[in-house]
Amino acid sequence: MPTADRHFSEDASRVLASAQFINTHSQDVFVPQDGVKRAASQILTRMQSVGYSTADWKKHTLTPSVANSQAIEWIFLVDALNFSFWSDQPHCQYSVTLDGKTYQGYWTLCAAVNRALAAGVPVTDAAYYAKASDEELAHVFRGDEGVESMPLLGERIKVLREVGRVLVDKYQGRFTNLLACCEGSAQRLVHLVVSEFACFRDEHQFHGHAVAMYKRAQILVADIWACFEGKGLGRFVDIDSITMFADYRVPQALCHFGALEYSPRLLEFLRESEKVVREVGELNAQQCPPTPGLLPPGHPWEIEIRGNSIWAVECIKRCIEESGTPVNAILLDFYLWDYSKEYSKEMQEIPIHLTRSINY
Ligand SMILES: Nc1nc2c(c(CN[C@H]3C=C[C@H](O)[C@@H]3O)cn2[C@@H]2O[C@H](COP(=O)(O)O)[C@@H](O)[C@H]2O)c(=O)[nH]1
Repeated sequence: MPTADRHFSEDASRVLASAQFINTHSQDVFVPQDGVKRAASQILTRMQSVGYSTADWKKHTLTPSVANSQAIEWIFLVDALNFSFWSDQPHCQYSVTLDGKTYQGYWTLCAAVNRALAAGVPVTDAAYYAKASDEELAHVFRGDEGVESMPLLGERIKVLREVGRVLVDKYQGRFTNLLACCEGSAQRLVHLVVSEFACFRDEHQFHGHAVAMYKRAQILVADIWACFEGKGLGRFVDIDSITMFADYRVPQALCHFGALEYSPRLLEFLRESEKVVREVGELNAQQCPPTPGLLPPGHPWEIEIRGNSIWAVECIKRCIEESGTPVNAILLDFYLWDYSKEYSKEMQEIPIHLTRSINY
């Protein structure tokens, strides 16, 4: 294998190796193998009954319905900003209403982008978002009357400046041109994205080791693959090397299915934090174990939850493959994320970790 490919394939195992390292060194988050087996059979049965596939990606109201180069620019913009939608003010949580439907969470981002495009704002054009004023961008992402502003709006504007500048200076203002450099390799694309854009570098220290999650770089590849249903610009020979995207929503579904478990003290902390942070607003907790409140980015518990989520999906994937059914971590992830949104009432039993981060 040419050196460059070996280098990229090392990156492929880099996220998985990180997840395995985190799993073996975790004290408060576990991936119980009996839970993995139960989850694998339940998820497989459900996925087969609904016929879950890449075609589902374009069925969402707000995702591009046509796979073309404009869709690529849309996906890049959205996945550059695809982070931190949870609210510490649930009574006036950030929302965006479009065509009579009100969205919260991740879908607010898509709704705001589509609203701008419908108003003739070239928001998916790097030349626009590299240079637009802060006020113009704040207007693009404005919420409904009386709601809080979009979480981390200032950081989002900084991200747009950074990625827009690189695309304009080096790729004629189009992510499609950067995509063309990866020669159909998902790992080359992940590697290129994290080397070109600092804001995608989802890397951390855990027990003295460097670990990588690359959540937004990987979901960027996955969204392109799913939008094009694995063909044309979305064809990647090594797409199955992409892992689950370590966010704050899929861990809820993994706990619900029994493939992820928290220690009593972590569960207590998460439950208390949801109460405290939503009653008294953001608290900055630096102690370990932290007093209930925000879980600081890079805290061991944050890394354990995210790393074990990646590892749990990998174990579920291997379990399903043993039954002879081909599946990859992307489809499992998309399915679990959609499931957590569809059954959000049941999910409320399981607390999420409240970390403010541009990584997820
Ligand atoms: N692991 C994983 N994390 C995902 C997604 C998506 C959106 N993808 C959907 C769109 C088309 C595809 O069909 C996918 O179904 C957003 N997120 C993350 O969730 C969090 C937002 O949650 P809430 O506040 O409840 O909306 C936040 O960290 C965001 O980064 C995913 O797919 N997987």
